[in-house]
Amino acid sequence: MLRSCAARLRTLGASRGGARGPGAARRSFASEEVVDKDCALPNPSWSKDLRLLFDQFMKKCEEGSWKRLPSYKRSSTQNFKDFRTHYVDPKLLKEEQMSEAQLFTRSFEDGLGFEYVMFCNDAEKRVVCFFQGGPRLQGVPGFTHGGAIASIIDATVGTCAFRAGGVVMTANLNINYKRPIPLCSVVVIDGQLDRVEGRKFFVSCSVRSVSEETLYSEATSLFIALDPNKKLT
Ligand SMILES: CCCCCCCCCCCC(=O)SCCNC(=O)CCNC(=O)[C@H](O)C(C)(C)COP(=O)(O)OP(=O)(O)OC[C@H]1O[C@@H](n2cnc3c(N)ncnc32)[C@H](O)[C@@H]1OP(=O)(O)O
Repeated sequence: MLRSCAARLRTLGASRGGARGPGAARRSFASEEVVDKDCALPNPSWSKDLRLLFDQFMKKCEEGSWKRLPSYKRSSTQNFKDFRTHYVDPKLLKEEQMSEAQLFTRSFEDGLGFEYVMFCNDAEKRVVCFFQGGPRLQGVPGFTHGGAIASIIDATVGTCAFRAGGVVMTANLNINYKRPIPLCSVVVIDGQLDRVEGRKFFVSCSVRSVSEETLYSEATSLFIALDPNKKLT
């Protein structure tokens, strides 16, 4: 699996031409023009497994029960802008650094870090994430770093909470790591909103192999919907 992953990255190097895939959004960012492409679409680094899962769920989207969630290096949604103006103390912001700010799980070059796509089913209060961890996410040799697994779990269960509760932040994330995830393999993270108590959103998830035979990790989490009358810092 590692060899094919490295091979894909070699071809990727040859093909990297900044192709503007579908869903590309043009924006000027700190004087240079940055093309924010939708990263939740296939690129040459995606393995056969990841493409198969993507195709399977795109068919479910056509049936209407599931929806693919686009994903960008930088979020320009109104939610995000409101968050910044409302919750981020301008004194803490160093504008020149902020222009470099990117979503952590989207800050690696194609194929090297987090390759993933999320689909949501709001009726079932579920978010499913298909994740392929690249060679820059190595922990112990040949396996994916526990912190990288925690990050993609946080993003998946956080998106589940976000879909139900709007602007949320992680208050608690508990992960049981049952089996190590081979580097560059594809896993399925299945997030489920379990219950809501006021501003508290309880979300759990499993991380399984594509065949569903191996349970890699299980997690529970608590997200809090932010109180607009409370400062964060
Ligand atoms: C389009 C793009 C999509 C994008 C989708 C984006 C998905 C986001 C995914 C990434 C999210 C992150 O990584 S966020 C980054 C990591 N997280 C953080 O940095 C958060 C740091 N913590 C905080 O800022 C704060 O603790 C908050 C905001 C979480 C909560 O503060 P608060 O709003 O003042 O709430 P507070 O009154 O303290 O607590 C409210 C209730 O929750 C309970 N509570 C609070 N913390 C805990 C806790 N750890 N464990 C148990 N219970 C807790 C309290 O007891 C209380 O219960 P009761 O008395 O009401 O019963």
